[in-house]
Amino acid sequence: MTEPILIWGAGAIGGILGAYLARAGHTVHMVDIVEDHVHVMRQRGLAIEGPVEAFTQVLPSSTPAELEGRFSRIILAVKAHHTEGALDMLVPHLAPGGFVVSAQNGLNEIAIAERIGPQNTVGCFVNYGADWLEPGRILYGNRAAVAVGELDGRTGDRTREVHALLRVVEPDAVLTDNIWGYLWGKLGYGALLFATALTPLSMSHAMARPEHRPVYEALGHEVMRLAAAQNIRPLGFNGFDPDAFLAADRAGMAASLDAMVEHNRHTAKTHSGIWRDLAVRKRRTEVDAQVGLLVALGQKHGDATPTLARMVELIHDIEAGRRKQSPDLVDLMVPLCS
Ligand SMILES: NC(=O)C1=CN([C@@H]2O[C@H](COP(=O)(O)OP(=O)(O)OC[C@H]3O[C@@H](n4cnc5c(N)ncnc54)[C@H](OP(=O)(O)O)[C@@H]3O)[C@@H](O)[C@H]2O)C=CC1
Ligand SMILES: CC(C)(CO)C(=O)C(=O)O
Repeated sequence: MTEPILIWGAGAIGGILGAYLARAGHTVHMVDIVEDHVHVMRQRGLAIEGPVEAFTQVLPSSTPAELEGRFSRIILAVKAHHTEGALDMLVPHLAPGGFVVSAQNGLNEIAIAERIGPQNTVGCFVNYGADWLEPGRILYGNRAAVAVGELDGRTGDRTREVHALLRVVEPDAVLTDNIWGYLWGKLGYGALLFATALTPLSMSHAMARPEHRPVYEALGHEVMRLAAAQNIRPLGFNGFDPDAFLAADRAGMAASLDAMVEHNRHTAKTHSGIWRDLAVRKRRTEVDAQVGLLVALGQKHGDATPTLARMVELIHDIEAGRRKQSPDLVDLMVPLCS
């Protein structure tokens, strides 16, 4: 049993973390802005569904306005574009000397460290698949890679403690000295997921389309080139091979795409969170916080990222209702990728 753990953002990722940790006997408190979800979690319990495991866990839960007290261990699991807003609410609840772990996609650790200091920020990478279905119900679609590490790469007591907590959820979670490598690897993989979300197809069907392979290759290559410009050594996981994309090695990229197709064939979460935001939740995606950030970084380095930039425009078009999800949108990117 560790000190109480506050989970800020109790959706797909945070909900699974909270339910598993509480079931294992840890003291967990959930915070979410969705009032109905908070009520169900604390009364009837949070139902984890799907092929990995099914159970229901009652969880102490609050909206941000209801929350009292300070916590030494906080896991942040809101969408990347909600990070700043969540930090406004969260910071008053961080105990002196406490830390925040970012269980998110993107480079949120930078914004968190700017607000609370790098010494109070722990890096984390998550790739398991989950969907928030409705208040009190989360689909756990598949197990996948998870890693934790200090921003400066030095392993200490607290990263060992967070690693032990993550292993309650994902027994193969890794304690790494290169958390930025995982986060950049996920930015590369994430760019491919954004392209799949331009279409109504599942992740595996979209990535398998031979005519769209040049687009996935170009996206992965542009992100890995930026990682190199940032002196990052990206790491692979669940089929994503950063070296193949950096080298634009055709055979390597084909093998990596095949491996990602295979990985995503074995999940009950058939579509990405990005697709879900567009097709089901009808709301903004994390495109600016993830891909837009990369395009801006490319401009800073004088390294053009035409495929990423076009994809941001197309995702914006879908968000604004100017276009509908269709494989035709990936066709529009093919001429950029010869
Ligand atoms: N789902 C997945 O399979 C994976 C997701 N990720 C990443 O994990 C992160 C979390 O994603 P995910 O769990 O899917 O997202 P969800 O939308 O399922 O969960 C986020 C929850 O946080 C709530 N929220 C938003 N703002 C605040 C706030 N200020 N304070 C408290 N709660 C807030 C949201 O409410 P509302 O819905 O009203 O905004 C929502 O209930 C993202 O960066 C995502 O890319 C990474 C790997 C896999
Ligand atoms: C699909 C997944 C789970 C990565 O495997 C993801 O990160 C997302 O939904 O955005």
